[in-house]
Amino acid sequence: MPQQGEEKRRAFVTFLAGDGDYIKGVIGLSKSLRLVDSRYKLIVSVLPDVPRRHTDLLLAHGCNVRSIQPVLPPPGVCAFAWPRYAINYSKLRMWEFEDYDQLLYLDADMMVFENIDELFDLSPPGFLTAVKDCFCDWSHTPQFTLGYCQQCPGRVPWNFALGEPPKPYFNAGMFVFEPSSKTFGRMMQALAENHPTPFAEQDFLNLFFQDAFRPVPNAYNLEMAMLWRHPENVNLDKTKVIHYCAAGSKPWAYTGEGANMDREDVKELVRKWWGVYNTPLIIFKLDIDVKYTITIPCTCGKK
Ligand SMILES: O=c1ccn([C@@H]2O[C@H](COP(=O)(O)OP(=O)(O)O[C@H]3O[C@H](CO)[C@H](O)[C@H](O)[C@H]3O)[C@@H](O)[C@H]2O)c(=O)[nH]1
Ligand SMILES: O[C@H]1[C@H](O)[C@@H](O)[C@H](O)[C@@H](O)[C@H]1O
Repeated sequence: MPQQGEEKRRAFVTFLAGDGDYIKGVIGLSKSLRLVDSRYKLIVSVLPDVPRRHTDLLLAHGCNVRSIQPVLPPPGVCAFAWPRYAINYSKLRMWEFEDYDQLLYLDADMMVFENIDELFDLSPPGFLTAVKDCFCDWSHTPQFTLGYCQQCPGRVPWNFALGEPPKPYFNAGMFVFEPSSKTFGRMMQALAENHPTPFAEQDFLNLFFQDAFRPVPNAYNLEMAMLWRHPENVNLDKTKVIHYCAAGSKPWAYTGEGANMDREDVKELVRKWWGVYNTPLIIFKLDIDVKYTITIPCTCGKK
């Protein structure tokens, strides 16, 4: 904990697994944070299956790379919405980064279009700060059958015959939290008593922090599907972070195929992502003080 008057040690953090294209997501994200003049650096937590050529690339882009060991899913029958979610429990390792007081996690399929440094201050101690999810695609839940979504609780009222309404639930693509080995230890204990569920570590985190979730506006994590699920809750001009999570919308794999992918607003957001990704940035900042000059012999034959 920082002493009174001391600055909090803060950073952005993301997560990278495997040798696939998510590396492009991380590079895009890191450039976007620099282009909006973020004050804090980006840590990339990498699993052992990330190849060396990818970690070298991240270092060259000025990222701070940290190796982490996987956290395995809890025992039980796999019930994940997508098999790839099994590795996402490893995100919990970031609670062990105790050399920071506060971290702001962002998925690699997110891009920051406006400075969000203020989120650190908007997150009170002891809370996890995030954006409310949208339930409209969750075909496995009673709220889906009912048509109930926390993004528009007035549209279809909750049916109490189904029990208590669902607790506020956040999307785990973006959240601010306080690392703590003690909390990590408690998480591992709770995880051992948990079982695999459709949204993997996201469901787990929602359970673990159910009494400590602090919601912030959708502008800090606009899930792509909000464009057609809840257009009344979207103001793209004021949106700071886009989450390319709808099926078919990952910019590096975008083909325009699939439901809603031919929308003009989707195409524009994908274009914006590529614009940032392709921005040439000076990637090395030498922090040594150069006090001497070197004479390089001329080899071109001219005097
Ligand atoms: O092969 C992979 C798969 C995932 N990731 C990392 O894990 C993150 C989450 O994976 P997805 O982007 O595939 O997840 P979605 O956006 O579809 O899913 C949402 O649900 C997930 C449930 O596990 C997580 O909570 C995730 O943070 C949340 O945004 C990625 O952004 C990336 O940072 C990789 O590095 N490599
Ligand atoms: O919670 C889920 C999950 O994060 C999915 O990956 C995303 O595509 C859905 O829109 C969201 O509701």
